[in-house]
Amino acid sequence: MKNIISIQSHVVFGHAGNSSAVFPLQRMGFEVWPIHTVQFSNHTQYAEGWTGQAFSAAHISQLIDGIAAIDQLKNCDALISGYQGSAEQCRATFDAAIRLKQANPQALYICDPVMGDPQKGCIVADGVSEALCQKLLPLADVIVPNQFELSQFVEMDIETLDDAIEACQHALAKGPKLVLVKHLHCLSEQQFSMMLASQKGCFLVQRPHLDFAKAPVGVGDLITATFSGGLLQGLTPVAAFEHCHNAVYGVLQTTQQSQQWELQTVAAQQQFITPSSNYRAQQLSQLSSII
Ligand SMILES: Nc1ncnc2c1ncn2[C@@H]1O[C@H](COP(=O)(O)OP(=O)(O)O)[C@@H](O)[C@H]1O
Ligand SMILES: Cc1ncc(COP(=O)(O)O)c(C=O)c1O
Ligand SMILES: [Mg+2]
Repeated sequence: MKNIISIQSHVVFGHAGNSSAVFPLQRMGFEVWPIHTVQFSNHTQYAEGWTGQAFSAAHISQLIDGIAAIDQLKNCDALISGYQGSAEQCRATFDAAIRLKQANPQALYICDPVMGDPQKGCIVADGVSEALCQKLLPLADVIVPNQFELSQFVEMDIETLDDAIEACQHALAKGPKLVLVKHLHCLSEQQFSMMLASQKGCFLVQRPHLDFAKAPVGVGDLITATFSGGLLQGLTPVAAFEHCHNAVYGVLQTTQQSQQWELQTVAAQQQFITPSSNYRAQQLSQLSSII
């Protein structure tokens, strides 16, 4: 059995942050040790608002201390970090990743660098983007940015596929061994595109763009969780990329069919084991036929 620490937000109702990531990872056969950065009633895109609180950075460090004190840190195989409530929390997450690697040098650190995206209206606290770019992303083995987050990390605009490839190469030169770009919106309006880059090359996978009355939330967190799960199951990076893509597409299809805003993670749980669709990744040299 493999064990994963997941440092993200928690919502009481619905699915975002750990509430989007923990169950799919458990369904894929992992023990998950969630550490919550915030505990909110619901995700922050509700027009009515939300209640709850953000936890202090010390809260993260104390929980890692407790895990170390019962001598379990050495049994942890990966740390996933998502939405961070403050720059101080980023520093505590950085320390947690360092301590994990000291306790288990084989452990993977996977970073979903949730940043404020002006187009999405997503807001993060002052200093979080800087801490992600300077501390967390360079330390990570695997990063899962969207197009905006990748362009912030490598400090270049991304407007074409060539730009995206160049940006991934810059990102790989900064430390991570794998870059999954979870949405390349510069490519096509009809298709939803994700890219995977490693030293072995770049791969693209596309799914139809589904129409929603309101864009679902927590999808990025689900992408990071299912990709991490595939890697930890021992799939090759490309196979984990395809599995993640197909599983997430299945969850989105169920969500659309049931006319819900919140992701139907539980109803669609079979997708994490045997996804209904089988979209395949294309290596870059073969791309000209599909874009
Ligand atoms: N097939 C699809 N059709 C429509 N929207 C999709 C599809 N796949 C993913 N999405 C949407 O794409 C977005 C993913 O956003 P992205 O910027 O990649 O990550 P994040 O959610 O972490 O910001 C989500 O809003 C999700 O609802
Ligand atoms: C509490 C919380 N966590 C996480 C997220 C991230 O969700 P997504 O995966 O859509 O970026 C959001 C988005 O609003 C949120 O409100
Ligand atoms: Mg996100």
